[in-house]
Amino acid sequence: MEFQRVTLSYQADTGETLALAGLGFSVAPGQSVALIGPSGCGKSSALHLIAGLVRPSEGAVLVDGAPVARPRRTTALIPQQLGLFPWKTVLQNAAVGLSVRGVARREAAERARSALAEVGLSGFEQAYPRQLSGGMQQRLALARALALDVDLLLMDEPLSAIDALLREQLQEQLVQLWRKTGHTQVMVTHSIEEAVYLGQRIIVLSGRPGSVVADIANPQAATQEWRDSAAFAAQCKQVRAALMGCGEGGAHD
Ligand SMILES: Nc1ncnc2c1ncn2[C@@H]1O[C@H](COP(=O)(O)OP(=O)(O)OP(=O)(O)O)[C@@H](O)[C@H]1O
Repeated sequence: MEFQRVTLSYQADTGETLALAGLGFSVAPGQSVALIGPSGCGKSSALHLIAGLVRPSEGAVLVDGAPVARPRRTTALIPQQLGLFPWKTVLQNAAVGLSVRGVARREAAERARSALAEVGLSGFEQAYPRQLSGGMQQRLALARALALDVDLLLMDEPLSAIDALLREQLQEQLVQLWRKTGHTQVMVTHSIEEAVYLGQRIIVLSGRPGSVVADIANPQAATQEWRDSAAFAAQCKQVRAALMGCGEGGAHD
């Protein structure tokens, strides 16, 4: 996955907004990358570009060496608001992406059931999203993505609405799933700790228009020992310093 000097500007009645300017970085197959930066710097826009939901104004976004012209079958995006349908059951929600991709109903239901089991939601198939806790809803959104058997998983602040302890458990679960499936993942987060725990690389964007201000190698990511080590705290400090440098005074964690 690669951004080549990507500029993105949105045209609206109120005028033009330059969201990204000259964004450039690449992600190797199977890598887990965290994207962090000040609010409004274009992080979600970057995910939407990779997902093929918007096109760059200038430059190119490549996946598997080819420009992304439309949504790929094997890319999944978990959006900030999760995108669950309140009128559909948990099972139907988990199968939505498969139905859209034309998978037969019975196979879709089977794959959705197995993805729900992966995230610990077996037994809730016939419930509705409103009957689930925030953390369970996040896991449902993850199951929907996993059911697609993707090679590229994009997550836009997937654990933002979750309390600290559960958040750590879900981070753990994300790590296990990532290790098991071997997909490439790009995750937007506002949490420095989350970025340092999950991202083998942490890409820090400048304030709007977003461009890369730091690309921090974090090879020990995604292990429990890492979270508890002194080096982890030092790495958080480095990311915080990079964020402060780009005007993110209200850094989290
Ligand atoms: N569809 C759109 N039309 C017009 N402007 C948009 C659109 N989507 C995003 N923007 C603008 O582009 C800029 C970047 O938005 P984006 O949501 O990508 O930032 P972000 O870094 O994800 O923000 P946050 O961290 O607050 O979620 C913002 O100024 C936003 O108002």
